[in-house]
Amino acid sequence: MKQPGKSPSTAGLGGIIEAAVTESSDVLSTLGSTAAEGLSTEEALRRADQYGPNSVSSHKARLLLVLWHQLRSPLLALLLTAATASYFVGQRSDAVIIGAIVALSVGLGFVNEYRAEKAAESLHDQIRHRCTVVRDGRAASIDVTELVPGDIVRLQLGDIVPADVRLLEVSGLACDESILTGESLPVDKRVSAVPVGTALADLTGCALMGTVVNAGSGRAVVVTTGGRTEFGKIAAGLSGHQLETEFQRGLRRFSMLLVYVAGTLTTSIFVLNVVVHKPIMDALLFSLAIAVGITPQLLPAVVSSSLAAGSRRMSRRKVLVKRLVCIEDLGNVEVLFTDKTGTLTAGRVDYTRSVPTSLDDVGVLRWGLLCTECTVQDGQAVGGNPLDRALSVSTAATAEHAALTDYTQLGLLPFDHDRNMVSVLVRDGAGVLTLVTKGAPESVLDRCVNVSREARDAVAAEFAAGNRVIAVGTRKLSVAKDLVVADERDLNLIGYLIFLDPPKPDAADALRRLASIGITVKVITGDNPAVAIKVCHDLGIPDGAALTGVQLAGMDDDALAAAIPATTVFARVSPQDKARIVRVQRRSGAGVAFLGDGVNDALALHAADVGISVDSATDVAKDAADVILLEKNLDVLADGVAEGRRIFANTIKYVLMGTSSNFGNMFSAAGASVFLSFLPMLPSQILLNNLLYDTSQLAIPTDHVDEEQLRRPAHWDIGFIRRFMIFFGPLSSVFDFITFGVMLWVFNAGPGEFRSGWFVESLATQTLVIFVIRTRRVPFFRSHPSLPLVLAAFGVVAVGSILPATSLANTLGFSPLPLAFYAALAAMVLAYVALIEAGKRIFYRVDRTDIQRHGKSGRPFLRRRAAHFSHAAR
Ligand SMILES: Nc1ncnc2c1ncn2[C@@H]1O[C@H](COP(=O)(O)OP(=O)(O)OP(=O)(O)O)[C@@H](O)[C@H]1O
Ligand SMILES: [Mg+2]
Repeated sequence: MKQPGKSPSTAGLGGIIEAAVTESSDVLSTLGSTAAEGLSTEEALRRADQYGPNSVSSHKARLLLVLWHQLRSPLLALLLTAATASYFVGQRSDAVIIGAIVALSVGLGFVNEYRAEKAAESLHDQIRHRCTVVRDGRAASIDVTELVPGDIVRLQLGDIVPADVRLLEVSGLACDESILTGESLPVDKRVSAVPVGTALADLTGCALMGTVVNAGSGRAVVVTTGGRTEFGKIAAGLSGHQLETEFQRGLRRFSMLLVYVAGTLTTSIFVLNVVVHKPIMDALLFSLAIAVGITPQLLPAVVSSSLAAGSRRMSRRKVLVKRLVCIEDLGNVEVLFTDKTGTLTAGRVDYTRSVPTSLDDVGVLRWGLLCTECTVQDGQAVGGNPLDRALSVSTAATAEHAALTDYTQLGLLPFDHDRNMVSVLVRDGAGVLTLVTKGAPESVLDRCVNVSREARDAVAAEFAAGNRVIAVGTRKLSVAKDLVVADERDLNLIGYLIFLDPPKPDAADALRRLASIGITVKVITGDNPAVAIKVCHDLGIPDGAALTGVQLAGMDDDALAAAIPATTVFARVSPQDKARIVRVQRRSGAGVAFLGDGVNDALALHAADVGISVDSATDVAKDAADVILLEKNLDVLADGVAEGRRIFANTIKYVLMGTSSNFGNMFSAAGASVFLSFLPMLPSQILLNNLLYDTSQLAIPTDHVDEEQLRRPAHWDIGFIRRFMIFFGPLSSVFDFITFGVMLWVFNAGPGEFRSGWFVESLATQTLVIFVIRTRRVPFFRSHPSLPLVLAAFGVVAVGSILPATSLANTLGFSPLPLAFYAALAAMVLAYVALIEAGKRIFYRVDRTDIQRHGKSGRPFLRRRAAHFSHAAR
């Protein structure tokens, strides 16, 4: 039902700046909302229509942009211009054929890349960003893009603020606003209005979209959404481009290498041909066609369709990559740091029992329940962290519900990962004030008075058994006050709450699989070392040393680097420690992945080469991650890594093909044009040859990859590619000149026949050599190519071979070939493949370089945060 008179508008509020100087109650009434009830669902839907989705970008695949990517090549432009010119000079049919072939190759690239964009779009749709909103008086979790002005939202540790909001209620709330203001220190938040003229960085009464809740919690009303927010205004200026990954940089450098080669070659051919008095137009078209033949036109399409196919396979296994290229980075991983809860353990933390350590008639459990940050609604826990939720919904807790209503919470000091504790101030029915502190035993016991020997032994025994233990302490206060950290002292230890989080049954297998593909797993946890060691032991992770946060503090980076290889457990570490360990490990050059889901994991996720998180993780963790697991499971991760390596291996096959036989063929065609009185192939034939060759190459992403290539990561090495090119290019050229001789002197070929023979022969050799180059093993016998690749390669050769005998021959400038030629062709292809196979053995015996990686490129923070507020299509 509509609410007349409560018409929503930010018209009365000129955006967040004005809301900040207005008292929160006035902001609420202007927005037609109330703190307790929020908006009605109908009203929210109406406003959603009026204001549009709360998003700053769209991740819809853009047809025209993809098309433009295909067309923007300067080489194509040159070729098309030359073809158009030749059309008017009189070589009409040639020009039309060139145009048609270029259109076909552009179409091929376009279809493949557009499909990849679509895959990326659907990946994006599967990653949900949610927030807690109050509508119709009830808390609900909705997609951030559905937020509208007037919505009441809850903010808690680790949230990314979902819109520009005016704060209504805070407890210890502080936000990291560096993304907007560059200020690295968290800003403390209050509810009071700020004076007129306050700068954006000092709007303490507001929280801004895209900033991160660094401490505490709060409640706020949404003032502006989407592109009207401060964040939205900045994000609007971002182009669609992402920063390059190492993989993309490698691809670009490789393309540049070929562009130089093509440039030099083309210019010299053109000049030479003109010098030997060939018609200028012929020479120009011929050299441009050669240039097109050399440049790996389809490389982007091959790469993106491999990545897209890989991402689809992975998403079926519930692994989502934020950007397609991250798959390749995943393949580089050699060391995996992982948290414990949910990865190595079942993750369904259950409260089992309490262990009292003092005589107290209220009991450990009731004090513990009073000291949580979540609320229970319809048997579901909302807010708080997993431990709090597990405690609140446990069966034992239901018996306490009635008793809890006697207490009033007067203050809360929220949990953070530096203290590892949470405290509340409560008043009971009789008016007695009690401070309750609950947290990691190490931290709480430090703040307790008179802790008995038995109490210390009890906690040690629980840890050794692998249980999660939380200590509860209390202190009576005489007057109510605002809680500060210094109040957490002189506590009486009441007892322990024991949680069970058993090792995951299938984790052991997954760990073995990771080990078999060369990945070392290490555990980084905020939990106690004894618990972590017990879990590792149960799962069969090889025993290694354990380091705690306290020990880390006493080590410099070099000492830490030296200690990491022998250490398997890092326990009781702070968020900063986690990031430091990852950073120090990365110095060794091995690819480092970090898997975690908490607020305390975000720094480390950013620091890693590949950050991995889970769908249920906190916003900041999900935001910092490159890869999202829909199920927290190490096994799928092993698949992901293997997939990354597979894609890399297949891309390299394409690259090596392009630099060896394809390159060699073009090179010899160019050389021959100088010695022959006619062009060895017409420009349109060269383009057709290239189009057919490229078509067969599109099947490479489906190819099988040899075991040994999956066992360890490989990296780009332009030096290696260059050496490969210098070795195999001339090898195939030598062979080509033999073919020329056979054509001219054995078959006495004229221009038409020569071109046809050379067309068929070069197509067959450059296409079929894939079976040698695709593996370091003996082709076919020791390494089977995929069926699509076999069909594509032989299919293309078949098409090419019969072309001169078809009715198209005349149009394309071919002459029919004698049968004897085909016998010679078979012999030549076999000899060529054998030659390359022999060359391959020599090459790999000499060239054993291990490819080295380069540093990781800078992180596009702002962009990835913008992806948080992105919608599919309107
Ligand atoms: N709600 C809570 N109340 C009190 N103490 C808590 C609470 N949550 C966590 N702690 C304490 O803080 C410690 C570290 O927190 P947390 O479990 O989030 O670390 P972590 O690094 O994420 O661990 P893991 O590797 O298991 O994910 C816990 O072991 C526990 O002792
Ligand atoms: Mg955690």
